[in-house]
Amino acid sequence: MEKQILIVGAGQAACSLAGKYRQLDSDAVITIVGDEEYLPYQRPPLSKKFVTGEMSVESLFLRPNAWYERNNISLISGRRVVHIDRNSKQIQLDDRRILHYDMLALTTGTRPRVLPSEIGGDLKGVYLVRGIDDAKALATEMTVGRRALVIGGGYIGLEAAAAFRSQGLQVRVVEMADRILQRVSCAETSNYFRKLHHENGVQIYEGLGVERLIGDNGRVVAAEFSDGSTMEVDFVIVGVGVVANDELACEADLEVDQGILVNAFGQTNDKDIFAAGDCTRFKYLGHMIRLESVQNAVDQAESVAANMAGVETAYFPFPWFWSDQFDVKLQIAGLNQGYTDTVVRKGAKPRSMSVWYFSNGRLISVDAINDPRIFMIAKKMLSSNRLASIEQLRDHDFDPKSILVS
Ligand SMILES: Cc1cc2nc3c(=O)[nH]c(=O)nc-3n(C[C@H](O)[C@H](O)[C@H](O)COP(=O)(O)OP(=O)(O)OC[C@H]3O[C@@H](n4cnc5c(N)ncnc54)[C@H](O)[C@@H]3O)c2cc1C
Repeated sequence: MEKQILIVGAGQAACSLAGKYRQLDSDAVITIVGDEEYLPYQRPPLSKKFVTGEMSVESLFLRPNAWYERNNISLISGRRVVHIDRNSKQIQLDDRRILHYDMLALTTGTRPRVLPSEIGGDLKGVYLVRGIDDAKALATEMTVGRRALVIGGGYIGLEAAAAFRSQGLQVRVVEMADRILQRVSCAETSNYFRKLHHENGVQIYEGLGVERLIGDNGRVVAAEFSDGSTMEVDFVIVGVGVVANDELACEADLEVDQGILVNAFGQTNDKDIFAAGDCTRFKYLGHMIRLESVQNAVDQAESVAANMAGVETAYFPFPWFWSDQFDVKLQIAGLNQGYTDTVVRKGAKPRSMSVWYFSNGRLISVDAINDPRIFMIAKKMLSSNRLASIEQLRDHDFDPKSILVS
């Protein structure tokens, strides 16, 4: 009998896992079950070029339908997995179908945090940006002059703000923390993006919370803030973080803690159940982390596929990420968690710069703003462990590339 490989969740990680597994085992029966109606797709453009109408739904698909057929990968779309029975090695779908597995992979991703209905989170005109349907609904608001309120000054909120402002809407961003991007970057990077948004006409309010959204006939018309002020709005975009889809794993008695806990091989506490992508939490340089990025979804999924196929492959991430806002590209190499020092360097081109993050004297991460060359150098440094020092980087005549060629 061929081995039955089941993958729950049909996103970025599922697609990579299935493809890699097929390369290693041509006989296994591979099935992906996903609750969305679309072929597995890339999410990053949803808050960028898709919402502005510059990309079609089809161009988001990671692989065309023919790829699944050619690789003999069955895709069950629009169906939710509601139960895992670890004793009988079966999963149950929301249409009561039962599927057997020899090995199971959970790639269930995350979902956005929602605003509670008591403060108006369920009013019409309040949008999230997670899936194609969310972005399609949001795109219906793209009319010049309309007033958008973005709640949350993280990457997704700021990208959506830039996308709507670039199409001529009035955009305000409200961030409860002292500064935008506080959770993910240092003050210099926040300052750069605050200035960029101001120059492009986005108003940013920091250190301000939303008390409630005010509705009229069930549709949002205004927002009230923690300082007692109010603002009239036509629609609201909520970008206040995500939570891992780990309930299915939890109910099956797998270990979860703000994500499905996996070891370096992507294995849960059940040797036949693996997990990959946004839904996982694992140890990285002494910290427990959950990475929400394409890099992690792809690389961890490929390592999990190898482990499921019996080729032992530990996953050690080399994180990288990007964000596009107006005409600026931020590229991040490494993770700045726990940084103690930063060095800011001007780039060679106007409006380019880089921020180098150190933890106790050791380089851990770099924000490269409009500077792809520095991003590539930083990625190579971090992955080859040939690291520039604080002193070297403080010297503006020092070329970081010299570290890699010496
Ligand atoms: C708007 C937006 C912009 C982004 N921009 C960037 C960026 O610029 N750069 C970057 O690196 N990353 C970006 N990301 C993050 C990146 O898209 C994710 O890290 C990546 O999609 C994670 O892949 P995944 O397979 O783990 O999860 P997902 O792609 O989310 O796939 C999980 C799938 O599982 C399904 N599912 C969950 N539970 C079940 C169940 N019980 N049964 C069946 N199906 C289930 C979900 O509905 C979903 O379709 C962005 C994300 C968003 C939303």
